[in-house]
Amino acid sequence: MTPYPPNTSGRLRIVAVGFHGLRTLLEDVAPSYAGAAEVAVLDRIYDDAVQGIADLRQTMGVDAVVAAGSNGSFLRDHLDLPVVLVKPDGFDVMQELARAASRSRRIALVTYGAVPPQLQRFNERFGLQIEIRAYDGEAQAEACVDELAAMGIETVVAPGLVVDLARARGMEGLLLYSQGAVREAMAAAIDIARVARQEGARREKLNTILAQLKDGVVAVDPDERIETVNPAMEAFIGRPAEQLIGQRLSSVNGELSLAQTLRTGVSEVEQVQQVSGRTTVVTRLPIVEQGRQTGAVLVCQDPLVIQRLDRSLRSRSRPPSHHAKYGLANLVGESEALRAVRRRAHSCAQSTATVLVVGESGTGKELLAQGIHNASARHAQPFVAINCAAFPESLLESELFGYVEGAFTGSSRGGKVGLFEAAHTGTIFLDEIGEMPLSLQTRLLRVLQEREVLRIGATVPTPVDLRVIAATHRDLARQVREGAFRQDLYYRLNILVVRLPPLRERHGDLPLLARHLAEKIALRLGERSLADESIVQAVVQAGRHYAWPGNIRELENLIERIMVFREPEARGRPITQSELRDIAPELFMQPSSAKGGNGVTAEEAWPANALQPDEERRALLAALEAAGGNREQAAKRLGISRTTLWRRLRRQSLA
Ligand SMILES: Nc1ncnc2c1ncn2[C@@H]1O[C@H](COP(=O)(O)OP(=O)(O)OP(=O)(O)O)[C@@H](O)[C@H]1O
Repeated sequence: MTPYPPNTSGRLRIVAVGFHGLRTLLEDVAPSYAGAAEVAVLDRIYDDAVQGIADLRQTMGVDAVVAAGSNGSFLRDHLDLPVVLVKPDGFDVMQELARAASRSRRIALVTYGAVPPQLQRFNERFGLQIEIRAYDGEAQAEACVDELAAMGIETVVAPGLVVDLARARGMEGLLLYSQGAVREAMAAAIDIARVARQEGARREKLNTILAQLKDGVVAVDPDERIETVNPAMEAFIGRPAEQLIGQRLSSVNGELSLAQTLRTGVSEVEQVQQVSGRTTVVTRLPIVEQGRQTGAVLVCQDPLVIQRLDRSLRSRSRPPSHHAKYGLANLVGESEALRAVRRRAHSCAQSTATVLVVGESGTGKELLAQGIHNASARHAQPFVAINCAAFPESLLESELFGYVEGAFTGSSRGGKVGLFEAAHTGTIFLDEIGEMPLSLQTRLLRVLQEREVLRIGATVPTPVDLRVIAATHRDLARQVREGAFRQDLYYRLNILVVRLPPLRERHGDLPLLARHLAEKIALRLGERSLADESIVQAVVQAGRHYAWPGNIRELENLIERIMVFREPEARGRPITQSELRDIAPELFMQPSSAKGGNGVTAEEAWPANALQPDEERRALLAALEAAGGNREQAAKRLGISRTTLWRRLRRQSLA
């Protein structure tokens, strides 16, 4: 059906449709309504009438239609306008029958639709010799008139169509409708038009308001067919209103469906939801008029505006450093194992599912996580990393979840934004997830399932939109079996798994890595000449038979140690074997038992596991002292990561 502009201004306009007898009647009556409405009389039938009304709608606008009989029913079915039918009342019928009886003896009464039973009874009760017939279409009307003619009927009282047919066959035709019936229909049409106008004006006002909103709004009828849609929602759906009005919302976009709201009548306010791959806040409300549910409305807050607001609110308390420095291209290595890792990482970047990175310490798990984040659609959003092994339980909880003001003694004023919230719209990297205490695993599971965070001390959760990348050097499945890791959390994390091979499984990458790291360290130390190719060659040569328990971090530390510890006068000359042996004796030791596996990392097994507890304690204290209490330096001295240092300090009750 062609959409027409709503008729909201000027006088009310009524089209009265009728031909011959009815037309004359309509024309007689129309002028008396001139004060209330402009009435156009249209002498057309069926499709012709529909077309005529369509033309009038384009030129002058039409509020309501008056018609009668089969033509009226046809128009009701084919127009999206109110159509008021002229209905003969009992008095009309009697009056016309009396008129007919005064002219001839053989009379017939033909009605549109079924014969009213009371008419039939009236005819029988008073012994009137009136033939009563009904028709509901043009063909039937012709057949009926033919039959009456054959029966010798002289006068036919009927609607306009039959009156014309009767007259064409030489019978007398009297129109069934009286002026009274036409007036009644006209008055009803004017009333309906007035209400429709008010309704239209209200709707127009509402649409003007809706058009100003940045939020998308769509309202549906009880059948979930779209009745109203504002420009923001048109843009969100990506289709103009003309294509949407009348469509079922669920079939336009299933994610916006209001079917459940219509079914249950329950409101859902400000739900964070993915719609067409975008995170948005959606409110669904039933529309209730005078206690009756007449539809439902969906408000979809402009995700960009929300995000901007949200980000500016959250970023006030967010340290500015949450970003990922490295891309997947920084993951150096051309071994087949590493290429496969890069391929997998690219696939992970395309998805928003949780990623689990498994690998020994120092194999580049964080580097990979940063790479996935930077290759994903979230690359412009924060990347927040936290090492779950590096904090005692209570501290880890407040770091991750944040707290509200006054949540506990000593909590800061204004509360604290946790890292989950700080990572909102971006990625959170949970390193050493296997070390997370069970109580926090439960809370993390809730975050993953509900996508909302409950700050410590808070009662209302905060919705978050996060991509989680977790990493571990542990065998999580084994931890699950041992009861140290929640099984349900394990399944939630174990969706996209990327395993980083240890360096000893890809010795072929040593030259590329050593060269890359030498350049990186030299740059950091501010002396490019330190990136001596002879150091690279020597390390590669000696490192081929070495197990590299600390993996790439160990390689990096070792190269830095060589660069820093070489005697100044030796620099500029190729490094000798004895120099290397002095500075990096481990490269020349017999292959140790440190092959990793058994769920214990190579790094953990070496070298401290070879030490007695008191020896380990002494070594830790000595390293800390030599490093002036600087844990990073101390870890480097020991050739272990800061996390491992932390773990061991805790084991020795030194932290
Ligand atoms: N393939 C690689 N190419 C270049 N540098 C790498 C690569 N893998 C790791 N590195 C470097 O090695 C160091 C350790 O990497 P990273 O911190 O990502 O390891 P990790 O597995 O997360 O360690 P941990 O489990 O101890 O936290 C970093 O300086 C990183 O830049």
